[in-house]
Amino acid sequence: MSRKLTDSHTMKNTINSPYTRFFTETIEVGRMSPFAFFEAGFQKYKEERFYWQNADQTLTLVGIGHAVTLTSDLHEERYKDISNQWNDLCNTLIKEEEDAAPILFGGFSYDPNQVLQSEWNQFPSAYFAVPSFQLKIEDGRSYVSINLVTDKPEASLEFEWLRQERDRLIHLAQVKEFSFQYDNPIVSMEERGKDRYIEAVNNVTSLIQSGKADKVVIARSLVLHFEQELSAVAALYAISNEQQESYQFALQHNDCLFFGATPERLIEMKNGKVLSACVAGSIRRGNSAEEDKQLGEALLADSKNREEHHYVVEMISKVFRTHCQQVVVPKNPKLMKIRDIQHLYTPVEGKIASESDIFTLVKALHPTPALGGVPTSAAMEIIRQEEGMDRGYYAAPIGWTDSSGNGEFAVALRSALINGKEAYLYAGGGIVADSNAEDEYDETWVKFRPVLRALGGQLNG
Ligand SMILES: C=C(O[C@H]1C=CC=C(C(=O)O)[C@@H]1O)C(=O)O
Ligand SMILES: [Mg+2]
Repeated sequence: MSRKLTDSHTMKNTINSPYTRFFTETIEVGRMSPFAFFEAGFQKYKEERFYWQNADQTLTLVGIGHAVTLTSDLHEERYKDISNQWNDLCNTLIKEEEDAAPILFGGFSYDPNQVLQSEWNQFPSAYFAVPSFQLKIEDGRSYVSINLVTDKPEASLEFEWLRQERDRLIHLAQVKEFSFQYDNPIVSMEERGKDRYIEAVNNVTSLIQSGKADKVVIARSLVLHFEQELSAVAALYAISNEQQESYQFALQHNDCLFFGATPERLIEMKNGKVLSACVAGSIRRGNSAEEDKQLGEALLADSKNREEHHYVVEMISKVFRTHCQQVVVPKNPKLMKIRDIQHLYTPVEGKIASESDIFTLVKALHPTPALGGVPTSAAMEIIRQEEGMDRGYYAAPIGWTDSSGNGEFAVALRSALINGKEAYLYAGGGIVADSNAEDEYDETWVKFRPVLRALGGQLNG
């Protein structure tokens, strides 16, 4: 290891300084709760943590501390900007075969062209971090890596300190009893702009009927005020028990935590194989198995929901046909049943054809008509005008990539931003020509449920 730390001659150094080097070292550890590891970072790295678990629960990632952050304030070019910064950094990577690939985790804002004062003001249009301490649990085995980005010619001492710090965090996570009290009553709940939301849905329906767009997704938010400061790990732990079959994510930025459990994969890239999912069109779960089945069948047969879904399939298929080979798109949607809601679901797969990296595909796919609309640019303009809200990172890509080019991004739905004693929850729905504002309003309540319940809120209906 000491040899690695002083050998920089063969490196191509393009980040910040000509001497930048990116070191990584991995050890396998015994079983460890990812929440306990996340919480082990509370005292020293409270504002520098992330959490990710994929929907089939084969991969869990936790990041503590920042080896480096990559941000962008660009609009259209923010994907390329992050991709370039990451590639430059990876060109300085010094890694042994057995070390895990370092992870870059973060997200993009939904629409950098929407400029409003909001709870999202501190967030740049792209925010990513390489953690100093990276826990990766894959297929039941746990690995902890240290990542260090440095421009000092001699990094051995710093690395030795990181090893001691890693051991301290692992010890805390494995030995200290992991428990927390989640008794934090809600003082009040505000529905921000309920009337405005109903009006926006009515306006958008008229715009669609007059041919200005085919579909537009309109969202709204709820603000919860709590008696005490919210606990990040408690929120994370609660949401992970709410909606197990979804992606679970949490991204800390300064004193804010953005977290949620989303059913919607935007893109997965694994050794050249690319997967996406069209998830749009919704109905609630039934109170009995029989009713649930009837509701599912009604959803599959409903023309308004099939239309919402169809636009998403059309767009994602088109992007795949541009960037991939061997594209497979089933003819008809299936049902995706999650705790509170059933969705229409069509998986899409292919093999990456060009030199495209995951960021190229994220850019090409965001926003799909499950969060934006058709045509995209008209829908985005209507959203800016009608919604009157800053979506921040809600409904936008969140996820990771690694130094070998694999990665996965989900669409950050069923999510909330927490900051101090406040939580901001977001939910929306696809509006088409024959949408009904009251039904859409009810649909947003169903979509608020997982996060609302995780935070200890009352259910509505
Ligand atoms: C915009 C949201 O959901 C989208 C994803 C699935 C189903 C949707 C729908 O049926 O309207 C939405 O397009 C949200 O959860 O806030
Ligand atoms: Mg809908």
